[in-house]
Amino acid sequence: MIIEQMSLFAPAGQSRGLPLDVLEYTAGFLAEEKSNMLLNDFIADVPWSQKLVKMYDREVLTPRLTAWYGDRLGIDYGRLGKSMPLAWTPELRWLKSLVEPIAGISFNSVLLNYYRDGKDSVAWHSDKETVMGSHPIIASLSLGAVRSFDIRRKDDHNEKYSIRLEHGSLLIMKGDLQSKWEHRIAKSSLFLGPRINLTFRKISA
Ligand SMILES: O=C(O)CCC(=O)C(=O)O
Ligand SMILES: [Fe+2]
Repeated sequence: MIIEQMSLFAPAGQSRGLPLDVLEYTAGFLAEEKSNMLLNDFIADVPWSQKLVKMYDREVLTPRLTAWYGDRLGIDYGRLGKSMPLAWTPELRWLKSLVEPIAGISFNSVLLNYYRDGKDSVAWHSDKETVMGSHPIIASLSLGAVRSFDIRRKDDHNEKYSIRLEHGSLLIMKGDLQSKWEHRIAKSSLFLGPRINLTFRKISA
């Protein structure tokens, strides 16, 4: 088993050849204790909801819980087809202030995803919301169970890489990641605990 893993992943849990022009990974960005506290707080305190999405002619529940926070002024969320974000909490403001210097931009919203266990997931997609432009910088913090973040080229699905997003890690998505690649968190057949992911984004009307 260990040998099998070593042939697939470089020592840091990344597949070889991971394109570093679109992904920047920092393990241990948040201290272990702080990460534990945040995970527990978010699970308990965030008003999570499970969204219905249209799949062809059916409506299905997304296989994860979400919550959206952000600035409330200056953006016509209705026009963007979005609901009003929740107001920033002190914890989320603090995390935003930690990731902004690394990302080199300021963010005005954060999407939280709660993967309750290994069966929760997010399907292949890219986050090319026109409001963020085609080359957005997104800062992604991970708390809890380690999950595989897979990316594949839109024009060649065989070109595929994985990176394990660890408790307290920061992943910066940038460059062509949203325009030329798709990403997902696949379901896992392993028994996994909860994971929370925060993606800090800059959107404008
Ligand atoms: O959970 C993750 O690491 C990724 C989440 C994601 O891709 C998204 O919310 O757009
Ligand atoms: Fe995404």
